[in-house]
Amino acid sequence: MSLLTTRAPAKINLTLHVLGRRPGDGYHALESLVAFAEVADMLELVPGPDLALEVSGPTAGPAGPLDDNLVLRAARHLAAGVDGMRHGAFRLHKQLPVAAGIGGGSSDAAAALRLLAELNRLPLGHPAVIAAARATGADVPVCLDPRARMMRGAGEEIGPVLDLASLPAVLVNPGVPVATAPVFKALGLAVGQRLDGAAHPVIGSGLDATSLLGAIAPARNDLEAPALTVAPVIGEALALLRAQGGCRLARMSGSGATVFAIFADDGAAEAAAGAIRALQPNWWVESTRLA
Ligand SMILES: C[C@@](CO)(OP(=O)(O)O)[C@H](O)COP(=O)(O)OP(=O)(O)OC[C@H]1O[C@@H](n2ccc(N)nc2=O)[C@H](O)[C@@H]1O
Ligand SMILES: Nc1ncnc2c1ncn2[C@@H]1O[C@H](COP(=O)(O)OP(=O)(O)O)[C@@H](O)[C@H]1O
Repeated sequence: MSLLTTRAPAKINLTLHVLGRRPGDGYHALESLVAFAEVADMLELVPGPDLALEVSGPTAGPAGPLDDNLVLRAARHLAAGVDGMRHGAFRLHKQLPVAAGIGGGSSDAAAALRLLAELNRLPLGHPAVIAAARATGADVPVCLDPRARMMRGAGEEIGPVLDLASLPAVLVNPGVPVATAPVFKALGLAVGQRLDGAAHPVIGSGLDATSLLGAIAPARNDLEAPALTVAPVIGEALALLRAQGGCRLARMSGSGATVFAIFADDGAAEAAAGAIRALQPNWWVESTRLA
């Protein structure tokens, strides 16, 4: 088989409720509506005898050492579960911001598993693929087939695809890397502790943009407050988005620092992105759609 290629889109948590901290592994139990943006990293695989990785692109440096890259980690986890697994040389074009709450590394890992599954003629639902995704990171399972769904547990429970209207949006990362673990830690929950915030709204398939916005508006990202203590600049990014004409909702994604806003239409989103870029030329600002 010759060159295989796939996109690794940014993951956006349209909502993220923390239900508590699990006994046992101490991971936080979540309920999150996850969607994906058009903006993406790109991953290629040239099948061959050696497992290898080359990373290029504007955020190749911040993604860290090659050997620790989540693409290689995912490949190694899958190899542990598939006898004689075929692999090869990966080429990653990295352009998503790193440690940004948009699961760039998780999406890259999931993309690697998609390409390896294709090469080895494994369905994405194969137990070895699922196990490799879970072993690589909490956000990897939801990125395996990147379409809008509910994610529960610590990320291992994935709901059915939700056929939702695609939402015109702007993504803003204020340039500060934010690691995930310290944000969860700043919530300050004891192992076994449960939270009793308002229940997550039920998200049905087939919602149009107005109904979807109405459904998610009362929901929350419970990591926003702790992330603001770690990186106060997130508040500035949210305020700037909320000040733009046509902004319907602005919220943080994941553990930050990327924030997103939903706009009335693509024109309003593009105008807002232009205005924010002019004010903050060093921030990462993308007008996109979420689905
Ligand atoms: C918060 C979320 C929301 O989608 O996204 P990001 O902000 O990373 O994009 C995810 O739950 C992140 O998933 P991921 O980034 O894959 O997490 P992992 O590498 O598995 O875990 C990093 C650390 O975060 C904490 N962690 C992660 C997930 C979870 N449900 N509970 C946790 O407590 C643990 O301390 C863990 O050691
Ligand atoms: N392919 C990759 N892309 C980005 N980060 C990677 C990758 N492989 C490993 N990492 C490491 O994983 C950490 C989390 O990265 P990332 O997935 O971008 O975070 P987030 O989920 O918060 O957006 C980074 O600190 C980085 O060192």
